[in-house]
Amino acid sequence: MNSELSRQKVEISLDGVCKVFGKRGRQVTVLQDITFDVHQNEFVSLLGPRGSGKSTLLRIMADLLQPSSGQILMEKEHPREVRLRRKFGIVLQQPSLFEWRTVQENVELPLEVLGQNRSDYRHTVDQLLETVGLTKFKDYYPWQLSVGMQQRVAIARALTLDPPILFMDEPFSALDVFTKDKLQVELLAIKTKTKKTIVFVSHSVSEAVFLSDRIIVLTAHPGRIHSIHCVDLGEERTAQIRESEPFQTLSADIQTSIYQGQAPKTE
Ligand SMILES: Nc1ncnc2c1ncn2[C@@H]1O[C@H](COP(=O)(O)OP(=O)(O)OP(=O)(O)O)[C@@H](O)[C@H]1O
Repeated sequence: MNSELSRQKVEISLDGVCKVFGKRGRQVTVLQDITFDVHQNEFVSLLGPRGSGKSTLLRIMADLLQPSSGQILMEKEHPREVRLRRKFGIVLQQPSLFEWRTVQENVELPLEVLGQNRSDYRHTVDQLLETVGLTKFKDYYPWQLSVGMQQRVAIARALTLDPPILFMDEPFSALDVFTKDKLQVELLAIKTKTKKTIVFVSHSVSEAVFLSDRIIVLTAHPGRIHSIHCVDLGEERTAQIRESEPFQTLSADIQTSIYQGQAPKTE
């Protein structure tokens, strides 16, 4: 970990998290003894072979699933309390927008649910739309937007209540390569501007290296931590960094870790 991050406060702490699915006799251990910390303003990606439990782990962190054992604390609080206080936002692979609401109405929904007055939050929503580059499209409906634009709306909506933490599960995997590259650059800019702590599930080594401060590689069946990789590429990252030697070397190391973490084939 770079020295600046190690000085930051621990925002999320996982201690011996295990997850077993199924009933007695047919149990499958999906996650085993997952222990790591995420620091404030850190971008941590979870990578690993298919079925290594990346999404399950993210869902446990976001209180959408419960661990079978072990615990997660977010500044000494259980994820349930943190979720109820709306201290994290979630962005999933599918944007899941409300088709009958405009872009602006989708983004302001969390504030509306809290019963706040539109006049009080207008400025916040305008700024968010500006941050994700959708000001001109605020009166459009989701079906009038490309998937990349819809995902930007989902990101803005996750940021509406200004949560310190953002959980993202393969948010760009359905996008074409150009839109994906563009949104990755935009996400880094958002992270720098808003100082969020981000936990991100990805299938793409290059995406994870481009975005992250640290990458956690999980093994499959069961999902254990194989290795943790620090990404020392600096804060300012442009698309060209992908061509650099440190980027390529780190990507190759991580790819090797993922291969090593694949479950042995059974005959
Ligand atoms: N509700 C469930 N009940 C039983 N098994 C489940 C359940 N949810 C997930 N699993 C199993 O847990 C394992 C891990 O799934 P998960 O989706 O977390 O992995 P992943 O690493 O995100 O996978 P992928 O890379 O394919 O997206 C898989 O074998 C999956 O079948």
